[in-house]
Amino acid sequence: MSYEHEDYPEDPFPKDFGYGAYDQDGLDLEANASNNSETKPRILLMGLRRSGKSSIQKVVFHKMSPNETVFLESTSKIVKDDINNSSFVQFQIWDFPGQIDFIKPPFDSDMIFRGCGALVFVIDAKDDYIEALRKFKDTVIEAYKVNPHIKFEVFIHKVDGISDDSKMESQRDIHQRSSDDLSEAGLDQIHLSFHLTSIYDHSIFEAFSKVVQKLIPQLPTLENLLNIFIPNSGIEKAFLFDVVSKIYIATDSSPVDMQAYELCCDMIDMVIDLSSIYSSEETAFDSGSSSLIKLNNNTILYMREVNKFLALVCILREENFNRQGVIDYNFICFRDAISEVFELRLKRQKQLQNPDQDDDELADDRGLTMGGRLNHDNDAAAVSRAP
Ligand SMILES: Nc1nc2c(ncn2[C@@H]2O[C@H](COP(=O)(O)OP(=O)(O)OP(=O)(O)O)[C@@H](O)[C@H]2O)c(=O)[nH]1
Repeated sequence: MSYEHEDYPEDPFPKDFGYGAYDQDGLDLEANASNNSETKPRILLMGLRRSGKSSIQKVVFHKMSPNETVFLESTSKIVKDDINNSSFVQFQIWDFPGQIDFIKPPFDSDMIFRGCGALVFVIDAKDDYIEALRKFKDTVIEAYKVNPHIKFEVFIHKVDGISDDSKMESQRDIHQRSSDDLSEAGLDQIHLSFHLTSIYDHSIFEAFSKVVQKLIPQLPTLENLLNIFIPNSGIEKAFLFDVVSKIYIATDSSPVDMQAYELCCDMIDMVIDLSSIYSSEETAFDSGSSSLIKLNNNTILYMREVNKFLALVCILREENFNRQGVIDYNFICFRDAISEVFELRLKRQKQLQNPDQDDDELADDRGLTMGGRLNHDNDAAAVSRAP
């Protein structure tokens, strides 16, 4: 991860504003707008002052403890953060200062919203949100004008310490008011997603997972792979985690239970912490990483490393773990399929950078399944074939 600060207000968008690899290659930003949107979608964090934008970014992507965020100073310039955890989790987060109106000149809203994948608007649920909703409406209208493909995500934030009833009531009210505002502006077609979040629990990771998932073009493929892997391995639920941030980039199609997600997050933390104590390597998480936790309710959490950045965490009944060989064999098929998706993505990125290249090799990754290779858990022979 790299961290970049932009000078503001003298020159909010200097010519060379950090685009990592693109800058190093000396490529022109404008000419690569489409490449950039494929390789590095942009997530904007907007909202009023002190709504919690920087805290969210620091807690989710920089492992800052929530208590430390009380010492964060107000953001005075756009802060850009390159998230390059894995080939699937690559984007830039732009944290905007709350006090500035970025949709009006001299700011170039075209530049801000073009190439933007998602706009996360943070609303402080503990504060009066009328002013926030006004700003939200203006921002959405402007952003939609420039780029109708932006995903609009509203974080109703700081809901810790608020009763469930009040949370639901705030969400209902904010949803209603913002939809009415957009209807008045003749923009009923805009879809808004709402999330109740707090940095003091896992809700912020869950919400960010959903935001990031929408920016992964391979999501249907990953979900499809999980949907095949799970029933064939006697597993009840599985999350594909980005280990560094603990956001899950895909899960199977069964509903997500928040407690199950929290348990999986805690497991990843524990594995990383223990590995850092006993590992002499720089990276505590490597190809040998795996972990198994037996809970006292006849349930097992089983974690396997997929690659340097991704881990699969599975929840299953204890008796189904008797056939660990099948699970492990199927996991290897799953892991191979994921690396094929990675390779296709890399090829696609290369092709975007070199459009003249022959594209015959580019198969449609959406058709990728591992059904043919998978062993079924009732197939006794599978155990003996398992590595
Ligand atoms: N209770 C609670 N406080 C939070 C939460 N998230 C952030 N805060 C607090 O809110 C305050 C403002 O947070 P910042 O992250 O600086 O807010 P910001 O939106 O980046 O502010 P500007 O930079 O001024 O635009 C800090 O004291 C945080 O500790 C949360 O989920 N719950």
